[in-house]
Amino acid sequence: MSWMSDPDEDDGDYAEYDESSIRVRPNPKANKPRSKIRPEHKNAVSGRVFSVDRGRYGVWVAENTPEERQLVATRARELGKKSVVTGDWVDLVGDTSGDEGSLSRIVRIQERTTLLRRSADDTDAVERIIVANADQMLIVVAAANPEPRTRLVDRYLVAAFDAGITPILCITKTDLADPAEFLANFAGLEFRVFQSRDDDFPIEEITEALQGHTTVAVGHSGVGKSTLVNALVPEANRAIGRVNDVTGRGRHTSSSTVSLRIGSGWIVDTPGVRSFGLGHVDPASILGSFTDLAELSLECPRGCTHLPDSPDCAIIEHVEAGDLGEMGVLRLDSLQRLLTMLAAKNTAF
Ligand SMILES: Nc1nc2c(ncn2[C@@H]2O[C@H](COP(=O)(O)OP(=O)(O)OP(=O)(O)O)[C@@H](O)[C@H]2O)c(=O)[nH]1
Ligand SMILES: [Zn+2]
Repeated sequence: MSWMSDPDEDDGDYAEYDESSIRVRPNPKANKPRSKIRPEHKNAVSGRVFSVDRGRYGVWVAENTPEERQLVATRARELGKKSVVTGDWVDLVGDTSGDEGSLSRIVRIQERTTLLRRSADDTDAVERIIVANADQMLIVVAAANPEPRTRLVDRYLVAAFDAGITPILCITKTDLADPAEFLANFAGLEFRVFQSRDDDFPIEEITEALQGHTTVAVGHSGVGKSTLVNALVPEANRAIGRVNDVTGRGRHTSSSTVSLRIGSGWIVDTPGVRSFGLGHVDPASILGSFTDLAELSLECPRGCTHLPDSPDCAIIEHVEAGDLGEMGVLRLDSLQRLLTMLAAKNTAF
């Protein structure tokens, strides 16, 4: 778990300690009973962070109720170094009215269901969490200009499977090329595929697929992700404008990650994020996403990699015997491609 060493993210510091080790924790502050802190914040309200802009957080509270409102918040000192990211559920105190000019404080980050990390790269040596609590990933890839690359989509898939996030694919610019050949690479994966062209966006279908979910949109620069997100959420500027008004700091730059509301769902746009960290990925989490194959792997020899050269691999034997039909062949192929990619030394992209 490489993020445990991230100085900007200390949620996991004690995650692997058991009860007995808690007693000998060296940090006396960490031993303070929670009850001493809690009463102070018993009136805290909970909300979801939708924007992060230089120390100011935009938070939606009481979503889909008559009390629904947007708050502007800062972080309370007691959060220490914990980073608050888009998608986080947080508890807030202070002025939580949401009135013009009001400011609240984030005192707690609720437990995250999923995390998506960005790889360390030239501009930032540390792997950081960029989105919390997403349950879907909308992978946007163009049919042409730029040319679609299977390997890039595979990397997104691995990041999604590892985080327990369901991938869906949108192939854009289908007016420029027929995506059938490219899509055949993913025939073994059970994910939804939308086709889009700028004179015919599948707005209704995608909107429907986003309802009730937090969906992180990813894609290489130039694939038409912004065009698509703007078509899905035409009022996007209004939704994120409020925080800017209050901070007086102008618009979000194109590099900030922001959540846009779309009915009962959220779409998290990640402009400027080109890579997701794969350094920590356990191959077992990839196999686990192929439930039918994972079941067969129980018969595999210990330490089986399930790659083409694995002796006595039960998955390979069943698939070769035709037990899973034509689809089984495609699925094994996809699984092996992802595992091979993961086994390669350089896992950044
Ligand atoms: N032919 C065609 N062009 C499109 C389509 N969708 C977007 N484009 C064009 O592709 C270019 C890139 O679109 P953007 O929406 O800016 O792409 P992006 O993925 O957000 O790229 P970045 O802003 O660099 O992150 C623009 O010139 C769009 O007009 C499409 O369906 N068909
Ligand atoms: Zn095997």
